[in-house]
Amino acid sequence: MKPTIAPFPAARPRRTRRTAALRALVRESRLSTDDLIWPVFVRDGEDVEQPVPSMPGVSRLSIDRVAKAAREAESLGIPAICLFPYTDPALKTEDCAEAWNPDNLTNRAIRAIKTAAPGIAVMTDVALDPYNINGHDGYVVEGEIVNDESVTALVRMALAQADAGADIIGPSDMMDGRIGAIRSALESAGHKDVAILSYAAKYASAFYGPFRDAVGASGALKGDKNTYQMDPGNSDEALRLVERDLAEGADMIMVKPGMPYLDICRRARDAFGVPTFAYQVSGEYAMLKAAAANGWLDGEKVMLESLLAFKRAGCDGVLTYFAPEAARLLNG
Ligand SMILES: NCc1[nH]cc(CCC(=O)O)c1CC(=O)O
Repeated sequence: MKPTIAPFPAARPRRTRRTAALRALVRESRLSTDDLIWPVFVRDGEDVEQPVPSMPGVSRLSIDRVAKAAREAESLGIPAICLFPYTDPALKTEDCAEAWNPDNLTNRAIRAIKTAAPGIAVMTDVALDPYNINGHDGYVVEGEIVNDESVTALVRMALAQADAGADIIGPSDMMDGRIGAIRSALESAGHKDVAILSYAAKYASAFYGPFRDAVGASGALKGDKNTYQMDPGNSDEALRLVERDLAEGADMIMVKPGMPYLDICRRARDAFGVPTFAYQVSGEYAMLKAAAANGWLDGEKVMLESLLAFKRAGCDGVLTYFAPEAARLLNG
């Protein structure tokens, strides 16, 4: 679309900015509670709420507290909650078998949420890092993160989550071929209606630091994730990966991190027009919270502005640790 504008003074763009009412009339993008997916950290225990130091306002919650949080999210109008487990280090192994244990933290939390808040969609993460003794998203064999063996494990993990009642499976591992493998396994297992939100364009980013603390993977991680997550310098590659994941059966796609990658959100939305999400990751949350805590930024305003930016960039929604806080403001 070619912008049309009359010459000054016929055109005075300030006319439509003059009052709040006029600005509301011409606003192109809007943030609503419908746009929010809330990532939460699950830990064992009962009635436990353990703060994550690098993410002020975020805690690891025991399953009973997660269920309560889901009920609260549902009443705030948040459509989906996404689960990340903080796994007991004693359960981390080389073969990551805890990842497909039907009674692992994530799977128990799914069932608890389905009972407590049946209206909210439950999304899960598919990657081996919370269960892996070396902190990687795939198996490590002689120093290499091996692809195909990892996909086999990821499929088992996804099936266990679907069995537990997950509505949306979110593969965040960046192995090749995992979307197709998960999709056909779900289909064969009778889970034809379980959706896949693929972390299609996930970058090897330093903005994940606080998250790795939250799930207890920082200490375990040896090396970096550069051989499977994307190079931050690439943009065309993101489009190829989105196209591939859609062709393999993803229903929705994600760009991650969020704020530094809004150009990728826009390109993906324009190229494919499919449900597109961004993940405003832990480091982005930590930055805004830290600046607000110091009085350097207005916390509420930057939160809402940053979330609106995802909508403007073409996203249908955003995974954000701000979800309940933002929803409370949006509900006024
Ligand atoms: N595969 C695990 C995973 N799933 C979501 C995040 C990051 C989320 C965040 O930083 O908020 C990560 C971390 C990583 O890839 O190391």
